[in-house]
Amino acid sequence: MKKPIAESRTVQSRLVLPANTNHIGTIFGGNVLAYIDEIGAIAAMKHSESTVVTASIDSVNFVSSAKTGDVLNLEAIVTYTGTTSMEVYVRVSAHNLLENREQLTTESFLTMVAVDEEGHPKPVPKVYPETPEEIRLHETAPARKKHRIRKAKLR
Ligand SMILES: CC(=O)SCCNC(=O)CCNC(=O)[C@H](O)C(C)(C)COP(=O)(O)OP(=O)(O)OC[C@H]1O[C@@H](n2cnc3c(N)ncnc32)[C@H](O)[C@@H]1OP(=O)(O)O
Repeated sequence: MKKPIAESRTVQSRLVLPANTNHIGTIFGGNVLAYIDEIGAIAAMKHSESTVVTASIDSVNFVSSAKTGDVLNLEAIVTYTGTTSMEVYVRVSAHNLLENREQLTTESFLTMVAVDEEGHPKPVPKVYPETPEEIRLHETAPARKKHRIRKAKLR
């Protein structure tokens, strides 16, 4: 079975509240990581119609901060599938609604693995790209997967 990348597309918005921020009013990185993990899991569950676990999160660079009152917009898609694993691309931006300014906060690639009731990996449907951006992400995924596996083996 094959499914288009678009079917896994998941979008979430979250208001940055004082409880999510540090003493200078910017969001804690750990909170953003938790949001990335959650939306990544939802996109992977949509694609696989299965329970999933996070196998890895690639390095996350925060290129700009999100402040109290900003809206964090998150978007996730499954970009590539192996046998049991799915690569998920997540993009996060901070939107200042009062000034109508939106800035990229971070991008990340996660690997989610579909698992059965015993937690054993199980096969997922293949994913295919349709738009130029999806094709770029899909075609570059095998190189990222290779790099990830090599890094995991170094431990
Ligand atoms: C501790 C926590 O709570 S962390 C947060 C939640 N995450 C978890 O609990 C996951 C804990 N880890 C696990 O359950 C297992 O290690 C699993 C399910 C991820 C992998 O199980 P394994 O028995 O190693 O399975 P296996 O070696 O067959 O790998 C399964 C797939 O995962 C991929 N994979 C395994 N480890 C990694 C990794 N570190 N990074 C990227 N992909 C990985 C493999 O390449 C394979 O993909 P493919 O089937 O598409 O080729």
